[in-house]
Amino acid sequence: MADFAARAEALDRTDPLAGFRSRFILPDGVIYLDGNSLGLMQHSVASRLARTASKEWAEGVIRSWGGAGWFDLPMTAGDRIAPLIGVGRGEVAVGDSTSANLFKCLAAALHLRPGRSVILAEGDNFPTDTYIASGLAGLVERAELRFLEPGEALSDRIGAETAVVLMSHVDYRTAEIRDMAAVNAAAHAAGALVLWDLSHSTGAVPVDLVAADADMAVGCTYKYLNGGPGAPAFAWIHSRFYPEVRQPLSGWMGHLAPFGFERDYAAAPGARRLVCGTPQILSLAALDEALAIWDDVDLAALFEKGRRMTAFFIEVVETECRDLGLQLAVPRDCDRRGSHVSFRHASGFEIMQALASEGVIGDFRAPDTMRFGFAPLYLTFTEVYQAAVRLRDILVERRWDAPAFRKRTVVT
Ligand SMILES: Cc1ncc(COP(=O)(O)O)c(C=O)c1O
Ligand SMILES: Nc1c(O)cccc1C(=O)C[C@H](N)C(=O)O
Repeated sequence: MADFAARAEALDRTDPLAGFRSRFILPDGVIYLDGNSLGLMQHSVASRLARTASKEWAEGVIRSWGGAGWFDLPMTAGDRIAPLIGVGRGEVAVGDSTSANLFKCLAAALHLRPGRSVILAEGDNFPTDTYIASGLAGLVERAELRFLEPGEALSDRIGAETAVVLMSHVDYRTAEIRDMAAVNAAAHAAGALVLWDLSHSTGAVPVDLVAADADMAVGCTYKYLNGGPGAPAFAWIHSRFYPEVRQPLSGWMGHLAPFGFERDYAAAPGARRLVCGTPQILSLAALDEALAIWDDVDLAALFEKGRRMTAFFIEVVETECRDLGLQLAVPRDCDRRGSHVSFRHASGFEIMQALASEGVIGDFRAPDTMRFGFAPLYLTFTEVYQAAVRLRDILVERRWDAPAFRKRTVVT
């Protein structure tokens, strides 16, 4: 273990991103390996929230829609996300949840492919993706949901009836990175569109939607983008589809002239039409502030640190926890792996609870996946090493085998 400890210290000493850690509020006594579910808060976000509440809202009141830039916030926050996903300014709209944006984009895709009926969705995607696809298919008479099962080739399932393929770029359990360009090419060859869920990619792995010839994408902002609990999600549709893009949640804030109060809907040009109702200003302000950090981040260094952290964790765990019942559940090739690591274990739930009780917070995904997220902006290699040591000790001493750790909680 000493060797690993020394290596961790050396990696921390030469970490080009080390300076970013002090911008975050680090929970006391915690090694936080759940930034892939809910990222940490930055000091600047706390101040921005206070300012938005006590100045813009309390003093500015309705004048702040224009005066404090509230009306434009869905697009200004989108402009901060655009460089992280390889698209241009004015192309990303922020608002609503990822679930709602999945609905908007899937419906837009069906509309863009009028003669086709099938939504082909990954069977083991994050459940909200499949639930939303199923909800939409239940509403639209001509639509049908089919699943692409793990191991099935897209080319075997896609056909002339496929309107849209729905996929996650990074799998929430296995961390596998899909070959976005290859999937897009295969779908386009069959005349279909692809909707990408970038929730586990944005701010964690390289994403270049335009270079990969993508059609549309959505994603969460409360994970690696640190926007805060329930932070509004983003949506993007390639400009080649405008002005045809129609989305069903055609609220007044996506109208060409919201304050014209016309009876008929006329969509705003471009991505603004993806906005539905009144933007969630307090959440958007927090997100907008959280995103400012990306102006200073060398993305190549960030992705490299993510690869090194996940590789280091795998190496330490596999060395120290050998024969303790863990099974690696992510790709070994770091170019095919996102920024989290999963191990399977029959008592994974109890082990994650025991770890949390000792200050190492990761999460558990049923039925047996222990998941550890590595957010390169605020984690150190020493923490990665220490987390692995605690995992080993809990396994060796079977500290997880206690009634307190068997109690299932609602949120894990
Ligand atoms: C791939 C993916 N999509 C969507 C979501 C969540 O969507 P929402 O913010 O609507 O709850 C998550 C996580 O919660 C996710 O991992
Ligand atoms: N969105 C979440 C929530 O509201 C509560 C608890 C967890 C979440 C998550 O983000 C889960 C996450 N998308 C996952 O990959 O499991």
